[in-house]
Amino acid sequence: MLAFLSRIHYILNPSPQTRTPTYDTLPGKQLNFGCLGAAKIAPGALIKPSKTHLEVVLYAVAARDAKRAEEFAKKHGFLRSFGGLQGYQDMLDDPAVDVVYNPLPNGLHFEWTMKALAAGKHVLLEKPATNTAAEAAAIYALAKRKNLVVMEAFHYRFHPAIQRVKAILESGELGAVKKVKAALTAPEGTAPEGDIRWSYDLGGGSTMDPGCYTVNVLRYLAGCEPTSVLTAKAIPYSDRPEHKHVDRMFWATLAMENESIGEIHANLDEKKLWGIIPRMPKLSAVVECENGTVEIFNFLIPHFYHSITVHPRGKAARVEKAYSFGGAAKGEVWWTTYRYQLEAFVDQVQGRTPQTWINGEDTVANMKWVEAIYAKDGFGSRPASKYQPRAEGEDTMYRPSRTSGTPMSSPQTSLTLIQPIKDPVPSAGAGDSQYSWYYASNAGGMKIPFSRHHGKPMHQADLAYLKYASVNFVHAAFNEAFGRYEPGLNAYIDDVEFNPTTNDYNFMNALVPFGKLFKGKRLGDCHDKQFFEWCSQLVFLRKKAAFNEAFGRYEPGLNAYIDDVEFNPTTNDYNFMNALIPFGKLFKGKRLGDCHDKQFFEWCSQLVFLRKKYSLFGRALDHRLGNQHQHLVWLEVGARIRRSKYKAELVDEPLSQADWDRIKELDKAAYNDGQWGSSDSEEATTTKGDPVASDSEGESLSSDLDGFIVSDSAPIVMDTDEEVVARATVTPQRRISLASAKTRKGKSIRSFVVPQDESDGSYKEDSQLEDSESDDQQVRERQTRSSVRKKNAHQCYSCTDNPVDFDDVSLAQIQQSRCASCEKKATGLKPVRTSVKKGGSRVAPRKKVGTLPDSSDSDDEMESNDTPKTPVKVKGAKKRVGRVPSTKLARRVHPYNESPSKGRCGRHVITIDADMLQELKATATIVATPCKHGTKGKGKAKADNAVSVLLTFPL
Ligand SMILES: NC(=O)C1=CN([C@@H]2O[C@H](COP(=O)(O)OP(=O)(O)OC[C@H]3O[C@@H](n4cnc5c(N)ncnc54)[C@H](OP(=O)(O)O)[C@@H]3O)[C@@H](O)[C@H]2O)C=CC1
Ligand SMILES: O=C1OC[C@@H](O)[C@H](O)[C@H]1O
Repeated sequence: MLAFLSRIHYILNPSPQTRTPTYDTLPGKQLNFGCLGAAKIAPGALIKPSKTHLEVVLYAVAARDAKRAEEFAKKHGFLRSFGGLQGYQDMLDDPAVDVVYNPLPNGLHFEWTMKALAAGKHVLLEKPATNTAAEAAAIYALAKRKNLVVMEAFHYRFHPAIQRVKAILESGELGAVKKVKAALTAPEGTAPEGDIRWSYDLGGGSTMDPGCYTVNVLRYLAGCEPTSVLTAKAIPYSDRPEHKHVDRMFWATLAMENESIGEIHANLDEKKLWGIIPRMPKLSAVVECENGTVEIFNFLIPHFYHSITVHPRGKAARVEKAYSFGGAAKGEVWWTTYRYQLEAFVDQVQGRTPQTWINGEDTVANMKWVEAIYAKDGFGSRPASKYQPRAEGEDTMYRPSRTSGTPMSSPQTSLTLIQPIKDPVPSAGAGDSQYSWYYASNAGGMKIPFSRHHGKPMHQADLAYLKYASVNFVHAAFNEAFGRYEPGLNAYIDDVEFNPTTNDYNFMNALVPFGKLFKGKRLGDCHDKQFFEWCSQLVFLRKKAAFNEAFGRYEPGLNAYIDDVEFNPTTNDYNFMNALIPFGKLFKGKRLGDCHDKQFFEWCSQLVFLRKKYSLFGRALDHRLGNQHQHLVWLEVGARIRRSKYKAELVDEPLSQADWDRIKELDKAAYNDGQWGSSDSEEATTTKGDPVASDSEGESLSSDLDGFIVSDSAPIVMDTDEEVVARATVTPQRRISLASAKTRKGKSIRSFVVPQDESDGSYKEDSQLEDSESDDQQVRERQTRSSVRKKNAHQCYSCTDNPVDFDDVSLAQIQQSRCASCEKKATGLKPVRTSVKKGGSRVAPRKKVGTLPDSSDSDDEMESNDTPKTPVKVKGAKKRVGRVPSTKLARRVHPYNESPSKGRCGRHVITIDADMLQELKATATIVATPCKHGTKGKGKAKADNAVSVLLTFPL
């Protein structure tokens, strides 16, 4: 019962938090979906499933009525709406749309799918694909020519339940198939009078609607095609002439290639028994085989509930359920058929292999047998579409004005377009510090090292010349710089000019026509979303049609941008941009959103061992890289090409030293030649004279607690000078909200310290890394450790004056070691030796005071120091454990649990949702640093009073 309720809850409330992390596949680019029609099925089939799909953007909806389109967009979170007579076509003409979902009435499927394909869009097409098999074949022929993906949305085929039935049949357990019976019925009134399903012209009828599923499931479970329709009978919806060919229900028997028989039935309007008692809908498929039967109840929407009854002849029947594929396969028990379908569809578009696919042959065959049934029962095929596809080749040339028709649109000429800017030189927007790198000389700032433009920064030369030079002059540094510069420039140019490929104008150049703040400025230079929202709602301002249109174009990009930097209350999603970069010297500890070095991210996103080690960060990275609107904030080009700066990241990098020496030489040569333009970027300053960026380790950054996504292995340390009550709530997707952390006095804890070094020896034993860490890496790691040791050899991390002795201890221990005097001040204890032998390494003693649930990990060398001092209550825990068995986890936590802070000591009370943890098989380790009683007062040492919570999850 609980499982049922939980499933229903997730089905009804999908949210980004319930997204399944895909650790092992790099998400591709995000796909903008455009929905044709504000259809009833759209929320279930596309909108809700999209909430948990990282790569799907609800970009636009088009409806015949503009207001309805707008309302639908607003309600469901589409970024744009198109309305009016031209609305559908306008949406197809929008170059931003990648995929079209077509849930129009059946009779319009052909026309709009053909038009969508002609416009270069992939199509997820509702069932039944078309009115006739010939139309379906034409669709697939065009899709093939245009290399586009089309799929008929027989969603049930993607669910594990029907696939389990298929697997049972294929296993041979029940022998050869003899008969397949399938029925689908809907209670009276489900499709009321006037519904599209009762219109002959729109492709209505029970054989077309529920019936097409019965044909499909028959063919699927029989494992072969029919050979003929043996019998077919249909009853019209009413006696009225317009319903003469519209069937309310039908029965048919078909002979199958494997000599089995198919019996199918559908009723789209099943009357009540005696006019008063509603009948249970029929939703089953039964397969009778030589040696038994298998029946699936509710093959259509099994995600709510289903049962698979297998009855081998002469044996007891067994009942199975299949809500997910299990193992490493993608999916969750609460994924709907539509969610599974969306996953497969997107996989196919992105070039990955989908779990299941429905190809064109399958679709055409299904339509063929629907038509054959109609032929046999005398109702006849649905009318073929009147739409005449354009001649071959015409589709690629056809570029209708994107502004024609709808009331929201305006003629092109009325737009206030400023002259295209050829180069990204400083402009009005340069004052915005957030964007200074966008405009500053570091964009295209490299000085051209040859010929007529010698000494000029790239951005002063025209693009054509640069292109010419890059082909004709062999100059490695220039070519590399240009390679970096050009994509950004192209994106920029696309934004400011007419783009002949997409036939699209750049609305970012529309000038804001009113107001004090931004009047006369380019839309693209104003980054104040609130302002735009405000003015977009004022009717009299909206009459300024040109601006209005421009704003409509601008907003989605802006939304994407805003969504990226803030918590988004609509999607209830936190911002991946806040993920802190967990490694390296360049950006470690910085917010992802604060780093504009795309090449760095591309570089590290491709390193498998980094992805394994920092899987959640990997996701954040993909999100950042995959966001197609990102060019608004991404345009960092030019002088940042010094790849050798990544050398610092290469502790684990498998490139050979020779490769890096070569890169460094190239880089140095370019630098010495004075090819680098002056740059006001921080990197440029710090790297002057030394192409390798300086070490920025050791700084600790604090950030708002809210929205931080705990990485699989990153501990969080909260500093407080009071007692702490922290409530760690864990969602199934491994998100933890520590926002409720409060001090005993009720003060919220507003900051936390993220430990600075995870890439050191303290993670050495992480089993996830073992397979990816080669001997080479270990050698490199040893070298790094030794160099860090040298660097830190004279520093106590607390007073930073006195020397600390240490021997071969982990990097983290070295960095956290205190000198004897600080150690004593802080803990009242003499420094304790680790088990490491020579030299008397000194590390602070750890106090581990609680774990949930019990860890069974084996001991390690830290065991000897584990004496709990601070009492900890674990509320809500199944058991209270006073002492943590020595574990890897504890060992990991240790180096970070000693953030010195002022204040009195106190009990640390940590409340953890124990049931949730147990369900997730997560382990929480609570570590408190010792508090020394009586240390308050003048001249006395301050007590350390910190607590850390570490949650780890099995991968
Ligand atoms: N996969 C599944 O489980 C299901 C699939 N379907 C399929 O989805 C499609 C749509 O079904 P459903 O959502 O119930 O349909 P709706 O009754 O909601 O109609 C769909 C859309 O068709 C548009 N439309 C365009 N022209 C016409 C017209 N002449 N008359 C009426 N509507 C028109 C309307 O768009 P606008 O907003 O522009 O006015 C409407 O929003 C069908 O092909 C159906 O078979 C349906 C239900 C379940
Ligand atoms: O696709 C569908 O599935 C369920 C049916 O009730 C509905 O009419 C149909 O369009």
